[in-house]
Amino acid sequence: MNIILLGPPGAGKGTQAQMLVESRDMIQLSTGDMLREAKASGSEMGKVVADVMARGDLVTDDIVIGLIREKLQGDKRGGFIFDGFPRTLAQADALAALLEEQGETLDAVVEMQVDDETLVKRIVGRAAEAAAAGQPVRADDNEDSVRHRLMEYYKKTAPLIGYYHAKGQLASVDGMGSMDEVKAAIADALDK
Ligand SMILES: Nc1ncnc2c1ncn2[C@@H]1O[C@H](COP(=O)(O)OP(=O)(O)O)[C@@H](O)[C@H]1O
Repeated sequence: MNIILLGPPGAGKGTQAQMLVESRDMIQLSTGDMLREAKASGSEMGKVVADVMARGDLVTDDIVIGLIREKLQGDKRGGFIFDGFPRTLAQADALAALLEEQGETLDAVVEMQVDDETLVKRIVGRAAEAAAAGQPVRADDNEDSVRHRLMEYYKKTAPLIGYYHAKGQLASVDGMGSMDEVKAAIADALDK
């Protein structure tokens, strides 16, 4: 089974993806994690994306599509969880083409719904906790960048909700509950 976790920054996509990795042996493909790895490695691409990410802007479609393309080859285990990808309609079309090339299908798109102010509080709060514990803080987890990421989400990514709804692939879940409640809601949606 191959699925997309769709939702605004701070919705809990990464947390739920990890739970699906454990419960269903799926493979998490987070473009955000891949880009942060590229940045940490000091590669040319990492240098190009660093400022873009810190501002909360989207990286170009070509870069993220290239990252995903590389990961779709090889062992597919329990299937892929696309986390933070696609984020634009062009990325959605590219994903459809890449899956088709691999003889794979997209089985569900799970949209996680969370209030805006809760998102901002979660991310800014998480950054403050990390800082207090002496842990590294993401360069884009300050309030300005978070609000900008949210705006980018509404402008460029939220249109995918209508797109997948029209294709009959969308399942929306309430992302405001506890981790386990959200996990159960996603399991319900996937088992339908
Ligand atoms: N699919 C994508 N397309 C364009 N940019 C992306 C994509 N995925 C990640 N990014 C970049 O990485 C940043 C962090 O993404 P991510 O880790 O998914 O965090 P969040 O969902 O909390 O905003 C984004 O703000 C953007 O700059």
